[in-house]
Parts: sequence; structure tokens; C-alpha cells
Amino acid sequence: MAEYNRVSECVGVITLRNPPVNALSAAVRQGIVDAVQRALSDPNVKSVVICGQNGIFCGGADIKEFGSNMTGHPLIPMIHAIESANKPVVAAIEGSALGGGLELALGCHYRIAHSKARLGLPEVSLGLLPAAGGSQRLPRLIGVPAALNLITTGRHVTAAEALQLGIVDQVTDHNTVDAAVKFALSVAGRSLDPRRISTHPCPQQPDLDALFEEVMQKVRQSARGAIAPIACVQAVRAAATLPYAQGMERERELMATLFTSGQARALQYCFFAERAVGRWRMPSGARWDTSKSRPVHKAAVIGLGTMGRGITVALAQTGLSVIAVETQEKQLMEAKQAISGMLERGAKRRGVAPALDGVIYSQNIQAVADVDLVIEAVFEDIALKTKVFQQLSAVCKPGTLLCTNTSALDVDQLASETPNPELVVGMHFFAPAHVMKLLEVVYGPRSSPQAVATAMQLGKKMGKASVAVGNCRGFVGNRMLKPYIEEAFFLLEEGATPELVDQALEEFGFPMGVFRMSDLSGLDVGWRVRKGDGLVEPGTASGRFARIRQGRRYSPLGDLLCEEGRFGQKTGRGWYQYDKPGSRVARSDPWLHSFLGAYRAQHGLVARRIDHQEVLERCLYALINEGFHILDDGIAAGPEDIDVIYVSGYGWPRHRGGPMFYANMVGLAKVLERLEHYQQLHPEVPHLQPSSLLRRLVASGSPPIHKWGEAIKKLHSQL
Ligand SMILES: CC(C)(COP(=O)(O)OP(=O)(O)OC[C@H]1O[C@@H](n2cnc3c(N)ncnc32)[C@H](O)[C@@H]1OP(=O)(O)O)[C@@H](O)C(=O)NCCC(=O)NCCSC(=O)C[C@@H](O)CCCCCCCCCCCCC(=O)O
Repeated sequence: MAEYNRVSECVGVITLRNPPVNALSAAVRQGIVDAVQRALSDPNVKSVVICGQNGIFCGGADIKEFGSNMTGHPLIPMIHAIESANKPVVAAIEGSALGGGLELALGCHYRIAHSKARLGLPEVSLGLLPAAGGSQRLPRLIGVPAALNLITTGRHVTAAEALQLGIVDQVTDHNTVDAAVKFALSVAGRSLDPRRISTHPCPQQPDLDALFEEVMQKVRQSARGAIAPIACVQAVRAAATLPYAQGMERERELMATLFTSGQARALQYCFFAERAVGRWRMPSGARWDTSKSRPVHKAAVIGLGTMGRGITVALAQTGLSVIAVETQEKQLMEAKQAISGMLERGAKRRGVAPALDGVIYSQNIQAVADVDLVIEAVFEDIALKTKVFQQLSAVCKPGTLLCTNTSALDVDQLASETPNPELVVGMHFFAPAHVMKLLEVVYGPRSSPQAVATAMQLGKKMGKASVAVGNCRGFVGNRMLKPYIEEAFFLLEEGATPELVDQALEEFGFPMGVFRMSDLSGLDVGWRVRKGDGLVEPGTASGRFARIRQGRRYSPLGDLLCEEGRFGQKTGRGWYQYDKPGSRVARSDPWLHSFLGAYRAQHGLVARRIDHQEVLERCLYALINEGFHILDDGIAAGPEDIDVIYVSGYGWPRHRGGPMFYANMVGLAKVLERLEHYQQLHPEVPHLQPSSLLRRLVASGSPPIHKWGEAIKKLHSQL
């Protein structure tokens, strides 16, 4: 809805009212149309101000309407009516003016923004383009290069940058509506022709073709298969080369293709999924809205290796006081230097002062006595972590939350080493912890809802996509990664190369295929885990039985490479070769190919031709199948949790929505059929055995993903 009032006798003020972000729903659009008509037909009104209630101008088109039959007054003619009005219309921008919200403001004749406002055209991140004239008006207003940057990245700009770019006419630190009313009074009666952006040509740009070619090339490279950024470039090109009306027609055509695309559905699903995971719930019935978090002012990090350093930086950057503990003096000094460097670089990027004083370094665990929360990040060894937890329990004040950054160990076992297991949760960060978006908050059966709420709240404060998950081996992300990696190894045994597997996965949209990723993170990491699991044996045996371990198919390929000292990038050799240790450019390695040939010969394996489709089906469906097990076990509350984990922490292409969304798009029946097919071919591979939840969902008619929750509950109650 939109409310209309007359102020200062001759200014009509239209206030958008649609909490929480004043999205342009059908009712709001109709409200604006009616209010504009009222203002224009009232002879006492000399000028008009458009603003939004509750300190936010407008979050854009109502994304929830996109999934339905869109009805009501369309946005484009509404904005045209504003631009062609014969009285000045001023947008008063507080909070956010995003997407359709900014397009509405661009249809106004003037824009006044509060200094804390943020503006942008983020449609690209929803798989769309600014299709209410934004792709045509913005380049006319600020020039092609700046418009291309904003529209293809979707980035939000501050009011100061918006002023510098010429998007807004004035920035105020005071009441924005008051400033806009004053401004509206001052411009009443002035000619509006120069203020109608659609009537302007784009500012001249030398060598337009070369510019578009360069930008298109860049966008194609970074888009990794996403179509919206490319359509955005095409739409801006139309603005630069065609008259406005034809440009609008091109904008409409491009939007028509994007609007119904699977990518737009996936990206909009991600938008809502990221918000849905904040509304966490535990199998005990504890939930986000009934569990109060505890305040955290002072935190501590124990262990300043790579993870501990990143966590310290992430905490300090949120403004917390951090006690950083490392018992070895030399390592403490090195860590101090590294953390200070990271804080300085981060602060420089964000244009703020580095929070160097926020971190106190100590060799003594006693220093954490008065903190509200501790994150333990020592070496991944249960005995060591147990000792640290026992020490912390003795040292910390009552009520301190004890968190472990383990990526694989049993959070509940650690909790049982403390007198207050309800205060223990996992906070599983991803390296580098100050950069990576994902945080898995792992609760055990005894973790209190308050502990989970506190860790989730802290994650949010740190800007993380925080997902609450149950305690099991590998939690959600790494548990699903295991079958994915194992399938990739099996494919090598059967005739694939690392290059082929990686190419298939990279064309799918992963930034790195599984083998390039393994080289980056270090082959020794998995080797250590497999050794711990008793899977690694001397590599002399041959034949099929040498590759059955603990009753299931096992590929020792990774172990054999480690025995050769090939740990990946850090040793300059792994699944690929590198110019020198630490170098990042992977090159195909003839040694590896002959090694694979010799290995196959030793084991009587005959290489066959493997295509990209088989790579995708075997690696991805195995991973997805594990996701269904996780849902069935109640480790993740819903498919959104799994998808947010994969998109924000494991490089799953966002425009494919996450593994569970992808399964929904492919069709559950098809995923089931392909798993059954591969399971028949590889009966000794348990992870290809379709999960019973997947079978039950297919049997119940493959409900769409937003109905899985209900279906899972119903299916469980029938068991
Ligand atoms: C605004 C924010 C920055 C606020 O952030 P904050 O952290 O404060 O809050 P949350 O993010 O948690 O959000 C709170 C709450 O609000 C929900 N929400 C937010 N934005 C929207 C929205 N735009 N619509 C609906 N709901 C929204 C959010 O989900 C939360 O609720 P929940 O219950 O989930 O917790 C931040 O929210 C934000 O960044 N929002 C998104 C901003 C954005 O991306 N805007 C762009 C929207 S798309 C758009 O505007 C498109 C327009 O360019 C043009 C549209 C033209 C359409 C024409 C259709 C043409 C069809 C083509 C077919 C052609 C056929 C033919 O012609 O042949």
C-alpha cells in the first residue's frame, strides 16, 4: 500500500507501506499509481515526495510475487507516469533503494539520500536484470562504464558513492523526508525536461565496442555459466546504442528469457534459503524465536594456527575484544604479526581503522578467565582438544560458552569432558576463516538452545552464513563431500583423468574441480583421516580385493600419491604439477597419467571412455544422496540448510541453487533412477545405494522442495 498526505500546504508526500522492506507488491504499485494521480490532479500541490516507512525507501519488486501469476498495475508504466509528471517528484531515500526501488527513484526527477542509505541494482544476484527501465536509465545518468559495473555485479553503493557517481542529487545527515520536502519546494515550477533521464542520450564513450567486448569477456569468465550477468551487459549495450524505446524493448526481451529460467528460480531460492536458515530449529523442539542468546563482549581463541588466526581476525573485525592464546612463544609472535597484517589489510579495504587494539595476545590459558565465549582451534587431535576443554572448564567464569572449531571430531565427546556440556557447541569455520562466508554451528544432544542461539547470533554478527546442524561425522558439508571425492577416485580407476573430472565439474559451475581443490587443500589432510580410520595399507597388493576395505570399495590412489610425497600445491606435485612448491597454476602431469596406467594394469582394470555426464551423475548424485541421509537423520533441519552450506562454503554454483535444489530441478525420480543404475554396476559402493528418504519422496509423488519439510514429517510419522 502507499499512503498519501499533503505537507507544507503544497507538497504531496507518498509513503510506501509494506513491511519489512516496502517491496513493490501489487498493492503498493496500485497505491503509488493512485497517489500520484491524486497529487497531479490537486492544483494546490506543486511538487511531490516519495518515501518509504520505517526508515527504508524500497527493497525492490516483491520477489515473492515472481513465483506466481503476476497481476496488478505493472511497474514500467507506473515509473513512466512519474517521470512524465508535470510536477517535480523527489525520491527521499533512507535505508535501501534496491532493484525496482532504485528504478522507481530513477523515474523521479530528483533523488535525496540519507548518508547511511545504500543503493543498487542487485537483480543479477536473483538471476534477473533491472527490467523496470533500470538498465536503460542508469547508463544514461552515470555513463556506461559505471552502470555496467553496478548492474553486472549488483553491488550496493553508499550514499556518498551514489552522490559522486551522480545517482543522487543531495545527501543529508538529517531527516531525509524533511530535506526532500524542502528541496521539492525549492524546485517547484522549474522545467522538468532536463530531469527526465529517459530522454537523455548516454554520455559519450570512446571505443564503445572495445569496452563492451572487454566487459563481456570478463563477465563470461566470472559468471561460470550464469546467464544473468551476460544479459545485463546486453541490456546496457542496448541503452548505449539504441533509442530509449527500443532499449526498453530489448530490456523486456532479455528479462523474458531470464524471468522463467531455472537459474533465476535457483538464485531466488538461495535468497530466501539464506534467510530461512536463520530461523533454526533443533530436533528437541528448541527454536530461534524461543531461545535467547547471551551477550558476547569478550571472546577468546585458543590455538593460533591458520584457523585460529582467521577466527581471531573475524571476531576482532566485529568489534569484540579478543584474547588470542598460543602456548609456544615463537608461534605466538608469528601469529601476532600475521593477524595484525590481516587486520590492517582488511581495514584498508573497508576504509576503517584496524582493530589492532581489540586483540590481546597471551601464552597463558588463564588469560581467558573472564571471557564470555571461547573458540578452541588447536590441532585436530581428540586427546589435545579434550585436555584444552578440561583446562577451559577449570579456568573460565561460570556460564562461558565453550566452542570447538573441529571439522571432524565428536562435539558431544568433547562436551562430555566438561562439567557443563550444555555450554558446548561446535563452531566449524572454513579456511580462511575471516573470508569464508560459511559457519556450521554444531549442536550435540546436550547443547542448550541458549548456546546454539549465542553461536548463531555471533556468526550473524561476523557476517557469516550460519547454519545450525546436528553432530555427526563430518557434520553436513564434509559428510556429503566424502562420497563425492570417493566417486572421483573411482572414476580415475575406471579410465578418467583428473583433467576430465575437473573440467566436467568446472563446466557445471564449481570454481575448482575436485582434484584441483584437493591439490589446494593438501592431499595429506585426507590421508591422515584415512590412516586414522585404519583404511591405509601398504600399496603392494593387487586385484579387486586389494581395493575392498572394511567391506566396501576403496581407492588407495590418494594414499599412493601421498606415499610419493605428492601433497598438492605445497609440494609442487599432486594430481597436477606446479612450477614450484606453493605455485597455484596447475599443469597436466604426464607422470600422473602413466602412474594411473600402471595402477590400472596392476589391478587388472581396463580403462573405458567416461563422459562428463557420468562424472556429474556419479559425483553429484552420490553427494546429494548423502544429503537425503542427512535430512532423514535430522542432522539438517531442511534442504535449505544443506544448500546454504554448499553454496556458501563448498563452491556449489549459486545459480544452481545448492545440491538439494538441484536434485529437485533434475527431478527426484531421475536422481533415484540414476543412483539405482550405478548401484547395480557398483554393488560394493554403499553410498550409491539410494537413501530411503529419497525413495519415500519419489513414492509420495516427488513433492517440490518447499514441501519436503512437510513430507519428511509425514513420512517419519508413518514409520
Ligand atoms: C532490503 C534488504 C537490504 C534488507 O536487508 P535486511 O537484512 O534488513 O532484511 P532481510 O534481508 O532479512 O529481509 C527482511 C525480510 O524481507 C524479505 N525481503 C527482502 N527483500 C524483499 C523483496 N524485494 N521482495 C520480497 N521480500 C523481500 C526477506 O525475504 C525477509 O523476509 P524473510 O521472511 O525471508 O525473512 C535485503 O532484504 C535485500 O537485499 N533485499 C533484496 C533486494 C533486491 O534484490 N531487490 C531486487 C528485487 S528484483 C527487482 O526489483 C526487479 C525489478 O528490476 C524489475 C521488475 C520488473 C518485473 C517485471 C516482470 C516482468 C516479467 C517478464 C516476463 C515478460 C513476459 C513477456 O513480456 O513476454
